[in-house]
Amino acid sequence: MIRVAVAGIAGRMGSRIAQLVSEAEDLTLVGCWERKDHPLVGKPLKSAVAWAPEGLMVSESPEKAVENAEVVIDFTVPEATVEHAKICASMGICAVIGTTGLSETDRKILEECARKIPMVVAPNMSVGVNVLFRLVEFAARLLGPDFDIEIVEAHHRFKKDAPSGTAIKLGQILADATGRSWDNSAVYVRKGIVGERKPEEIGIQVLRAGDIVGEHTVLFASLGERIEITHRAHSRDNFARGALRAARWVVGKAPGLYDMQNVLGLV
Ligand SMILES: NC(=O)C1=CN([C@@H]2O[C@H](COP(=O)(O)OP(=O)(O)OC[C@H]3O[C@@H](n4cnc5c(N)ncnc54)[C@H](OP(=O)(O)O)[C@@H]3O)[C@@H](O)[C@H]2O)C=CC1
Ligand SMILES: O=C(O)C1=N[C@H](C(=O)O)C[C@H](O)C1
Repeated sequence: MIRVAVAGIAGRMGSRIAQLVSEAEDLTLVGCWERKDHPLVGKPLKSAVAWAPEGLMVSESPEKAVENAEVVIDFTVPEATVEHAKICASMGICAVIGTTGLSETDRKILEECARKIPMVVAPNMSVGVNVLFRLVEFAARLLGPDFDIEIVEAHHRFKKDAPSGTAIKLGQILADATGRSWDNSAVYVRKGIVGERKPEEIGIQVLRAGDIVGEHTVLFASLGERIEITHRAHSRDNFARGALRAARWVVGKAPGLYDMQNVLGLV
């Protein structure tokens, strides 16, 4: 049995991941925690959800919640994730991180932590999106510079970061595949007399509405034709199952920073 602790247990992802962990035959949920002033802190997880293991309390202390774990799964917020990663590194516990909206500084801290422990960091843990990453790279190379590239993403009204981590990763992949710099080619806003589209632009557009789980489209358009490649998540279970797959994969690996492409054997 692989011993798992889950951060942000009350969150949309944290709660689903924890339930799937507690239902899996080869995984066991040994710890969970929430932010310090959360109403669930100090209560048995069973007081909130029927599937919870008997006796498991919701902690406010990540250090206590992870002390018996081999791997931590963290889908929370960037400022919490970097602190959790430091704790995992100091205690020698593997980490699976799905949090998006990470800054360059946050990434550097994660890289530093990953010198001590194996860590999977990925903005999207679904199999479909990870295949989408490869498909758009291939399409961009085949289509060449005559095709304009635009990315459109749509998510639920509660999402805090924009554009999504997945959309940014798509942009970085597309920029690399076409020999551009993502920082110089990304166009986040068009408003007013912005002039004609420049060939090097990669537009990235954001929709937020209702309960959309997560949708990403890459559009390649030239004069007279276009290709659109879309991924739509029907539920959060794709991401949660990916996180469990990453947790099983990362235990026993050498220290280092890995992503879902490594977990899924796509690289
Ligand atoms: N990689 C992937 O495949 C996916 C990534 N994500 C990403 O995962 C993250 C979480 O998404 P989602 O579950 O929808 O968001 P939620 O807001 O539903 O969940 C985040 C949880 O973390 C809690 N939290 C905040 N601070 C701390 C802390 N210091 N310690 C412990 N828990 C804390 C929040 O509590 P409170 O609300 O009280 O602040 C909340 O319960 C986002 O960055 C999202 O983009 C989402 C889906 C898939
Ligand atoms: O916040 C979400 O919900 C999601 N976030 C991830 C992202 O920012 O890419 C992945 C997924 O699309 C759902």
